[in-house]
Amino acid sequence: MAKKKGKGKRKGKGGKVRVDLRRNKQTRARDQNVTHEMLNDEVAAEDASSSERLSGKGSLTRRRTVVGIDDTGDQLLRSVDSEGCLSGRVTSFVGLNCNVRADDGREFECTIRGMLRTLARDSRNVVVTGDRVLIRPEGDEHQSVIERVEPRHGVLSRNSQGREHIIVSNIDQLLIVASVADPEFKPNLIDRYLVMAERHDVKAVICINKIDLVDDTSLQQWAALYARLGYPVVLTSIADGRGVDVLKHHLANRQTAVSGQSGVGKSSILNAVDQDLNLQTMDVSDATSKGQHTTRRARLLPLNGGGWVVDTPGIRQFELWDIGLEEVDGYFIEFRPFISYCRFADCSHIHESDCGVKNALNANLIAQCRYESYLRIRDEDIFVWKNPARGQS
Ligand SMILES: Nc1nc2c(ncn2[C@@H]2O[C@H](COP(=O)(O)OP(=O)(O)OP(=O)(O)O)[C@@H](O)[C@H]2O)c(=O)[nH]1
Ligand SMILES: [Zn+2]
Repeated sequence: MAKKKGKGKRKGKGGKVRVDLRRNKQTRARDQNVTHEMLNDEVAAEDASSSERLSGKGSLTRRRTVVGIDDTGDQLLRSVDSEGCLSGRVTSFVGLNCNVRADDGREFECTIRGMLRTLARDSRNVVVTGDRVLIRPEGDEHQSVIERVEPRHGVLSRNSQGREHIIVSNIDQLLIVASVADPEFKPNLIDRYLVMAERHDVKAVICINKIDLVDDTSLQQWAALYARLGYPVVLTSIADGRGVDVLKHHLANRQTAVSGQSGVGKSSILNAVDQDLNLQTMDVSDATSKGQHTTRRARLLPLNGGGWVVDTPGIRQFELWDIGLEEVDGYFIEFRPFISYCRFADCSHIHESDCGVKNALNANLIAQCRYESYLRIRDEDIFVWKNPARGQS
């Protein structure tokens, strides 16, 4: 099989590789004021650093052999003398630096070894929140340098101007929080988050909160519907403590991204799972003003029972919605076996004849409310403003 030739680097089979390097000084050529401004605008920081990487072939001035190549993906794994290094996890970003919590619990503020930026295919994703990293403490006991980023899994990313922007890595699952009332229960919203989880290939756990506000029977049918699809469902009440232990069990030793609309009780739930988190909660009536103080960047919070949670507005507000209209059906997992029975390969499962999905719906093999969610999601404005090219087609 012919080997693919990358522009700046070539991958070998676990052996040595020659990479093109840019002159060090070129990475510093950026105006200091720009850097200062960027600290106040994280998104701009990402865009500016990425345009730096697009400086063209003329900037490739040196070549170097790097050993220890990750054979499986895009990431080049630097070979590092691990003596004196600690492994840990990136918990958040502070401007261009990041906070790392070492496995022994110590916290470090880290810079990123220039070589890592040089090796990266896309400099905006050199190091991201959630990454497992190898750090080398330097000078001050809380300062350190990231030497290596371990291979990632469970990446949640969004598309920014046609390029992938990773929001958080190494996510094991998405916790979808809904409330039975106040705000009202919205199965369609759960379905949208499920589509997002399927799109990013992460497991989903559904938490239906505030069960103290309604009688049990109306809830059971919803819990049963999602459980039948294979999604774990946990019913909780922070008011009387029901379900909290079950939820703890689901979160223990996993890295979980939390989603759900404002006011459903995400912060209250996390506080109940781990009181040390001490997250601010707010009356639903105040919720609208709360969003103004949030940051776009993800922040990883350690749980005292082991594991991590990440609560970011980007995940809640569907910034990860990089989905084409024609893909939506495949993210409704119970549709999948029936899609191949559709007469037309591009069947929308709406008006076509001989549609496997509609036949399954008529035979009660697909729930009516899920099919309605599918129709609503296809109808969403989100396809127009997140995906203009696809929205028009
Ligand atoms: N009755 C009842 N109220 C709850 C429960 N869980 C949370 N609440 C209340 O719901 C309100 C919103 O809770 P939060 O935890 O701030 O909700 P959130 O989802 O984190 O909201 P945002 O931070 O705006 O996204 C608070 O007044 C909580 O006290 C519950 O199980 N039962
Ligand atoms: Zn069809």
